[in-house]
Amino acid sequence: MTRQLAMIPGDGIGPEVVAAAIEIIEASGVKATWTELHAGRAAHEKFGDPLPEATLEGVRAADATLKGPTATAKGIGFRSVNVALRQKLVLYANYRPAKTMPGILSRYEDVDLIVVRENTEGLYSGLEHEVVDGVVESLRIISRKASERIARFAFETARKQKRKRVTCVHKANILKLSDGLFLECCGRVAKEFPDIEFNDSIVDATAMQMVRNPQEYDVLVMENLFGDILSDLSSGLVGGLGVTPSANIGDGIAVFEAVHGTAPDIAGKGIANPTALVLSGVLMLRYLGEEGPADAIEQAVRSVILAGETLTGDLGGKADTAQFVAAVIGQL
Ligand SMILES: NC(=O)C1=CN([C@@H]2O[C@H](COP(=O)(O)OP(=O)(O)OC[C@H]3O[C@@H](n4cnc5c(N)ncnc54)[C@H](O)[C@@H]3O)[C@@H](O)[C@H]2O)C=CC1
Ligand SMILES: O=C(O)CCC(=O)C(=O)O
Ligand SMILES: [Mg+2]
Repeated sequence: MTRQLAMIPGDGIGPEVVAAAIEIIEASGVKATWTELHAGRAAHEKFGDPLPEATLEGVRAADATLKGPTATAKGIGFRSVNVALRQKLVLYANYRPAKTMPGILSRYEDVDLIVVRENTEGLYSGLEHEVVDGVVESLRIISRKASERIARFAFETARKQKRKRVTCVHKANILKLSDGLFLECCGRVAKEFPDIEFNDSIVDATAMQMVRNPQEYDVLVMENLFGDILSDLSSGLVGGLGVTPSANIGDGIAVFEAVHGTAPDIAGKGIANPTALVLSGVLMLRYLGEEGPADAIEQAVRSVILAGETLTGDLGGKADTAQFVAAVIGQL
């Protein structure tokens, strides 16, 4: 079957890592047509809109979309394209697994956890205003509907992947109403999954405990900002942003991208590590039911990393993106 896939090159290292991932996916034998869609700073400069309507339509029409990172300026400028894309297309679940990969020097062994991040509300609702001069207010929206929906996604993921435990990460001791509701919703959904253990953990202590003893965690579910922070943290546990994939999942619609951003410090140099986006591509192939090519690509990436001869700079090697891609394709 020929898959109708979309791709968004994005900004910074985006076009480099997207091209690398597509080359590897094509080499795996998957039959696909790719439609190029535009988003981010590049789209803003070209079309006057960082997230054109045609891009939203293209993502809706595709079987799945592979997306490069898109830039969002600090303070001034347009709103995050990522946040807008996730909200407009109701990509409510952000799935970010972090698993130790043999061959990558990291401080930890045997980490295998999944951050499930609520992707549509929380502090990313974009509801900010100046109350009076010098005082601004950002609204942190937590709804029963979105909280139960993400909790159910976390438990279903745990069940599908034969995981033992879901941990709700929150700050319900301080944010009594909002995180109180989130925790209550997770607890209610947990009752539908008696085969999966459920517990909860306060976010600051969780951050400390993830650094001290990350092996203790299995599936973690949390609201948007906590998930943004702890997913970068968890990527740091297993080798960094260059190797951690991510998926934005809605009902019948999905966008696959890395946890990392546009990496302006290394953009255009051809040295970015494409592993994170390649592994996001693996998640995309599994989502499409293309288990064979997904397994083959994952195995090829693991072999190249274990061999350690063609690693990119972030992993302590000297290879550039093209050399890494050639090594992976050589293993396929
Ligand atoms: N999903 C997305 O589109 C995301 C976009 N961003 C955007 O990216 C821009 C830059 O954000 P930063 O906070 O600097 O985070 P970043 O993730 O782009 O970079 C942080 C550090 O990690 C390194 N890094 C990231 N990806 C790498 C890769 N594939 N290979 C090697 N090294 C890599 C960078 O060189 C940098 O030193 C911002 O405009 C931000 O809004 C940030 C996160 C996600
Ligand atoms: O939209 C952005 O600029 C940042 C997004 C982000 O940090 C993430 O997806 O984890
Ligand atoms: Mg982030």
